[in-house]
Amino acid sequence: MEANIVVIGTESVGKSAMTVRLLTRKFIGEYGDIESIYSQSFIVDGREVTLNIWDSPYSQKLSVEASPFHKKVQWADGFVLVYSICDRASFNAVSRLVQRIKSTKDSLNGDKVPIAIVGNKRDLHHRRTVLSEEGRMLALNTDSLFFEASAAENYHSVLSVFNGLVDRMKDGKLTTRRPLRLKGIVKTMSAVFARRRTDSL
Ligand SMILES: Nc1nc2c(ncn2[C@@H]2O[C@H](COP(=O)(O)OP(=O)(O)OP(=O)(O)O)[C@@H](O)[C@H]2O)c(=O)[nH]1
Repeated sequence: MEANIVVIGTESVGKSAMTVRLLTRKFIGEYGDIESIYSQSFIVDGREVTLNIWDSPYSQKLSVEASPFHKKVQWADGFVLVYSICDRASFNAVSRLVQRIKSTKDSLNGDKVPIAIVGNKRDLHHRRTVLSEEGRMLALNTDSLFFEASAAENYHSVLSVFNGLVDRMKDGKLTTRRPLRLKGIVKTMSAVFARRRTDSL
């Protein structure tokens, strides 16, 4: 099975940290302005699953046809919507995003698109401004999965997010292999580390 996943949310919520954590098991602290699609295979329940993960910035222009947002929505088989539990505005943005994705994608496909809503930075609970219940309610009302995670603290909380999403996608029609149409922006994580090394010189 091959699946395209878009990781999206406002600035600094930890999209890159979550993506890098999933792919390398590492937390490297600072990520710069990375926008990339990463491809990696995992074994899930004895089956090979290739995930193409697009770590993408938040765009205000949610309603414009042919915008980057629409391109992502068309490309994606599933979404990871990330906010920070310490950032109320990032949660509000995810509330808007989930509605917009559902109305765009479900009308394109006639299907329900798998979505995971993630409250990241769970380790910063002393600075929490968004209650777990609020995230859970949003997920319940939009038929999405809900997780709280900490990319900084552990790999497992991040793995659970992608595992949950893959489980949902398996119920869908992802049996055919589709080519990655956005040629030239597929990178490997070694590129990220290479860039960091260059930056620090
Ligand atoms: N304490 C804590 N810090 C985190 C966590 N995840 C990310 N960070 C930090 O938050 C900052 C932003 O992380 P990024 O992964 O760059 O966030 P992003 O959403 O990709 O940000 P943009 O690329 O600006 O859109 C960095 O300083 C990370 O080290 C987490 O789970 N806990």
